[in-house]
Amino acid sequence: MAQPICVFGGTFNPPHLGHVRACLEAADEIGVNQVGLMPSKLPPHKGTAGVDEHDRVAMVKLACAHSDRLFAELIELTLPAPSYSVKTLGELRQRHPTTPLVFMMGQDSWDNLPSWHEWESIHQLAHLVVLRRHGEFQPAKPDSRLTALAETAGTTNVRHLHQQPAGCIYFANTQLQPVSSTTLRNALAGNDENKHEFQLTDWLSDSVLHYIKEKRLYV
Ligand SMILES: Nc1ncnc2c1ncn2[C@@H]1O[C@H](COP(=O)(O)OP(=O)(O)OP(=O)(O)O)[C@@H](O)[C@H]1O
Ligand SMILES: O=C(O)c1ccc[n+]([C@@H]2O[C@H](COP(=O)([O-])O)[C@@H](O)[C@H]2O)c1
Repeated sequence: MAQPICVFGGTFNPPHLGHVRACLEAADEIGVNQVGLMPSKLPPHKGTAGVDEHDRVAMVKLACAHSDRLFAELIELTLPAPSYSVKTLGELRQRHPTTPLVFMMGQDSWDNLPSWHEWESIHQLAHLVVLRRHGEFQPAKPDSRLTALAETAGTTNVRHLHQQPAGCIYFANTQLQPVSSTTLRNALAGNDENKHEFQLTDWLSDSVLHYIKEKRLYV
């Protein structure tokens, strides 16, 4: 069976250990060796990436040093903004016509999928693997179009992700990682990490935290 090419797209402002742990756990679950953390050039819904592309890329590379199973996939920085996933995955598909492609996303991204550019084409280019995310991100009522897509394309058989090039939706049974970049940016802007409910070091790798402090990114 072919080993899928697996990418996990994000703003990564900053990349945190919630990203790293969730994607590696899901990779284990679906039998994938390598995951590319793929920083977007300009996230379509956010309007701005927050900090400079150079700094986000540097932090993603540092976050990837956490595991030899992670690498920085920088394809979106070479493509026109905004970073529509359908364009990125189309480009990856052109480069790898028959290899299975996996696009990982958190549950909140999945819940918003119908608002994405040409959203119904996305799963035709890559399998979608959805990582669990804690409750505050869940909508009151699931979108019926997503329920329908999950019914037609959903699979619980990980072999399908290796046997077919694209087309499946897989909900991973990953542990919840109760963190977001927003929470971390807010905590960092507060200057005194001991005031916060969690330690920054629980959620940022030492090298990423060191980079943020050295560059005074979120103060
Ligand atoms: N703690 C987490 N658990 C699982 N998935 C996550 C987690 N944090 C982010 N993701 C997913 O990672 C992808 C990239 O997320 P992003 O870089 O925007 O991080 P974020 O923490 O959601 O940032 P922000 O708080 O700035 O919106 C998205 O698909 C998102 O759903
Ligand atoms: O294609 C779209 O319309 C689209 C809309 C929102 C988000 N995305 C992608 O989803 C990933 C996570 O985005 P974000 O904003 O949560 O960091 C990232 O790869 C984005 O480029 C893509």
